[in-house]
Amino acid sequence: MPSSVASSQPSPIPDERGRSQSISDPLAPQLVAYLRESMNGVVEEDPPYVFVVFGASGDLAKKKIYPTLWWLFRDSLLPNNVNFVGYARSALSMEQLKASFEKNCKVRDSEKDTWDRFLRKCAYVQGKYDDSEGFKCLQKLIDGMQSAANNIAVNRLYYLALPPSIFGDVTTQLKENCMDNGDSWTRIIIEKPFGHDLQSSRTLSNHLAKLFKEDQLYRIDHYLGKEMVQNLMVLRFGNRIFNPSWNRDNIGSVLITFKEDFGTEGRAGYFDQSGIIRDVMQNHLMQILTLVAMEKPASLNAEDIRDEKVKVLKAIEEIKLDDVVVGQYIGDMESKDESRRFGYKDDKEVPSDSKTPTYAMAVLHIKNERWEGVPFILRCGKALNEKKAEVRVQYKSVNGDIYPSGDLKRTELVMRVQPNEAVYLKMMTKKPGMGFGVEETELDLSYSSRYKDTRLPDAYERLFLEVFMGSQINFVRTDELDHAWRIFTPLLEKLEKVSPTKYKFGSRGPPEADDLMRKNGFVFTGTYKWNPPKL
Ligand SMILES: NC(=O)C1=CN([C@@H]2O[C@H](COP(=O)(O)OP(=O)(O)OC[C@H]3O[C@@H](n4cnc5c(N)ncnc54)[C@H](OP(=O)(O)O)[C@@H]3O)[C@@H](O)[C@H]2O)C=CC1
Ligand SMILES: O=C1O[C@H](COP(=O)(O)O)[C@@H](O)[C@H](O)[C@H]1O
Repeated sequence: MPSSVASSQPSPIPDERGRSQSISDPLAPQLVAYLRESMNGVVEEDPPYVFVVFGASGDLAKKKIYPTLWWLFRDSLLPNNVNFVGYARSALSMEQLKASFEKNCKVRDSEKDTWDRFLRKCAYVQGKYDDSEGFKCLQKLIDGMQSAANNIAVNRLYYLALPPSIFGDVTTQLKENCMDNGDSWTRIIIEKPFGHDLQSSRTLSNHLAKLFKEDQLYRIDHYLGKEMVQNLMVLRFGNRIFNPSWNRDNIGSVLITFKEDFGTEGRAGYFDQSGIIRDVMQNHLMQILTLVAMEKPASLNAEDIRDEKVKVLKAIEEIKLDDVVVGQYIGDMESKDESRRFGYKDDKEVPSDSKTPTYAMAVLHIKNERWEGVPFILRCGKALNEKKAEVRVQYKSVNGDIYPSGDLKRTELVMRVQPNEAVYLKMMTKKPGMGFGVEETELDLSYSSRYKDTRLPDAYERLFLEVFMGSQINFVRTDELDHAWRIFTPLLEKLEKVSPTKYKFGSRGPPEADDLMRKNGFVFTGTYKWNPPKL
């Protein structure tokens, strides 16, 4: 395989029509032409930025990273003088790279000119991850951008869309070859998984800490970029009505749910090494938990918020096996849908004796003054009956009930993260009419009707912008990560010997999970009826 741009396989960069051109010397005339082209519309004082995607040939890059960059560029949300560089080992022309992500960018006919402008700002460097040659070439390319920008130093965003096994090599090479010289900044964006357990996470964190300052590291948990997750703090701290009752005196349990109605198809190789707890619970659901449970931060400053999140994590005990139900899906042979007849272990990438959970429920206990005794039930699973993510805060029963026994149901505040973003409060009202009876109803804030004309940005769009702006609020700090692994690692070790309960594709998961919720005081009556308004 060709190793770097300096090798016999030169680096392709686009010509003025977006077609690939090959150069062996990054300061060749083609490079100058490319840079001149990418400067189109840029004024002299605009500081230059470069967004480098490591792993540009991969799945994440084509499905998420390039489309996100395109949408931000299209909507004029990025700095004027920005360039995008893909970096990977594969010998790709710009044309081939473009072909890999174009479909996911969903470019409309009316956006053709902007799309061409975007492509002219894209370049590709072919290079190895563990060898300096490709990184030196990247540095020369960035030097060229600096020259083209009247010598204003280039701000650098390096996105590692790579398997974690390569993080170490790439960050070492970046530190040695591709850092700013102090006149601009360098930010490193890392995708989960951040380690496999407490030990490996600490090894990675120590490695990164030797190379970079904490404020240069942006660990992405894309759930933090979702509209409704962002809304959690506003709901809690922006409404006097909620916070006074947000405690053990009033709340019976908190249920945080992630459900997908499809299996691990296409990703079973990766998934079998991690399982649903590492894939979703230890990161996405824990991040939501900390936002639901933390105290009000001193300010909206990233460190104040993350300090409060860490305080909650410190108060959470290691999870006990008795507080957990794990499941693994099997095919539903009666289903008319062929894909649902396919169980987890039917995938040829999954060993026949795999104990990897595709479903998990865990009950977490926060030992602090606000939450002691309130179970936080986290549940996540693949191949279930529906796709949804939500936070359900169930209040305790009313004290001194004066209504006929069983008529009053528990109040629930539900924050629907996705799909169909909504916040609704399930509550009791007088049954309208002549009678005196009560019935369950809701205060309903459905975004699709209340915010009809508002486009909710994709989580990655928001998070990328925050990296450009240097905001760490929605990124994971080392100590948050460390505590999340401390809480889960002993459990994960014990689970290696536990056979998960089988559940059918398309079901609600193992029935034992409902038993565990009941044991922890969650009350489901099945009596609530929602009559959605006709839009
Ligand atoms: N603005 C909006 O969009 C609104 C939408 N709605 C919709 O109305 C519907 C009903 O509302 P919802 O709040 O879910 O009320 P429900 O009381 O019907 O459901 C409450 C919870 O109980 C779970 N559950 C279902 N069966 C059992 C069981 N046997 N044992 C224990 N738990 C069980 C549900 O699904 P599971 O455990 O499978 O997750 C859900 O988490 C929902 O689809 C909701 O999205 C309601 C109000 C406003
Ligand atoms: O991180 C992950 O998240 C996705 C779900 O993300 P969403 O934004 O589509 O809800 C999940 O499918 C995947 O297994 C996991 O790695």
